[in-house]
Amino acid sequence: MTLTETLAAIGPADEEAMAQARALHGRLTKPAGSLGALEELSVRLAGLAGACPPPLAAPAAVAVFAGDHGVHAQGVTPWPQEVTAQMVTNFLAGGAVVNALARQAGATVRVVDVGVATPIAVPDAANPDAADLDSDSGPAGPTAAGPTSAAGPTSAAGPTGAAGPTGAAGPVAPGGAALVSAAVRAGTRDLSTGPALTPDEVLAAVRVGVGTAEDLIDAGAAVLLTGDMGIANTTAAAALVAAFTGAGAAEVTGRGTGVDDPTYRRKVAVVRAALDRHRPDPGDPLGVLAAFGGLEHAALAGFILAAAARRTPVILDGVSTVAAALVAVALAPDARAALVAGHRSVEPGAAAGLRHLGLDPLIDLGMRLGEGSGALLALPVLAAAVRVLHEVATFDSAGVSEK
Ligand SMILES: Cc1cc2ncn([C@H]3O[C@H](COP(=O)(O)O)[C@@H](O)[C@H]3O)c2cc1C
Ligand SMILES: O=C(O)c1cccnc1
Repeated sequence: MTLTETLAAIGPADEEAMAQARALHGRLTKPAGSLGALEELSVRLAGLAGACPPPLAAPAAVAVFAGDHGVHAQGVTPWPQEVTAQMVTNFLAGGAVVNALARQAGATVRVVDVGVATPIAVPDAANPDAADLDSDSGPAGPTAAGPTSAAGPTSAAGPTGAAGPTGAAGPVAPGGAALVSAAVRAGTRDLSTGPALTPDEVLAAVRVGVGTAEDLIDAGAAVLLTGDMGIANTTAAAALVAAFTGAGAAEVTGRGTGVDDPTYRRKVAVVRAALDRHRPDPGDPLGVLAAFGGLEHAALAGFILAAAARRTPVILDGVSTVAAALVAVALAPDARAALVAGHRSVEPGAAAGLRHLGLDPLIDLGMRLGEGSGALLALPVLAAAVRVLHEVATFDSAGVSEK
């Protein structure tokens, strides 16, 4: 769908299904309210699906959108820009945190290059002996063979053709991820010296995200998870969060990968100067994206919107995915019904963004990575919330006396 069609397809939560889920919780063999936040989550998911119980949360698919940032030139992170491409290679080989956590959670991983600035080395395809590995050695597992694997024909056909250069899904190493090459440009421009993206580039990247979500859902995914990779992207994310929440630069700028004090001060100054320069209008979400980028934030916004349009839950991860959710909800307020806050990142912009969205994170482990790591840890919690509505007996059916 185009962005306009996607926005038009996003509707409000189904109040009737939510009422049914609340009533069902009252009849299950447990004291009312005893499952705490799990109960409210299952009610929201019923409202999103328009059904009680809502569908079980499997298969699950995480999409990691990768892009680089012109603001890297301002010294806002100690890591070289090449690390973005090198980490994409690591994702493809199955060696990153997102791969380990996806194997643990039984989710597939798709990596979408929406604007990596340096060449990506694609590791060799699956070793034929790998299928024989036992589970301790890193099975081929769901990432290589699951129903939503990007190795399938759906992604080879490409969800992202409209965005221009589209690559077929790359070879999938055992336990690794599939690559879709859909770079809109080789990184953004420096947001501190001018707009990071043109309006056309923003739209192209949003379309990549829309197509990715549609493709994964068409291939069977019942829940989508958001991930990001882009050195310097916490600077862009902080500016996006400030633009939508109205918070000041110092409130939303964090230490990202763990920058030292001088770098942190420089980073806050860059975000403050960029806000002064661009004077972002939160009523023009695509304009805010053009001002600050990045390409992965734009694609993530499209991904979230398409999930909402297909009434599929989408689990947010860290500050970049929360920033993208702010864009999505500014474009379509009803998209909020599809959002589940996976975790509370240490990045202050993530917490500020979640507060603005009125979402409580499921997990709080002091994590600050991105890649989809926090979303993946929250996946079993979401899946459990749904399973309870499917499988727990009622007082009537189990013959348990009520008070
Ligand atoms: C090895 C490595 C792996 C990562 N995985 C996610 N990020 C995270 O850190 C980056 C943002 O932090 P900053 O704005 O401080 O550069 C993003 O790429 C994000 O996904 C990583 C960063 C590094 C260095
Ligand atoms: O939580 C995050 O999203 C995060 C934190 C630090 C670096 N990159 C991402």
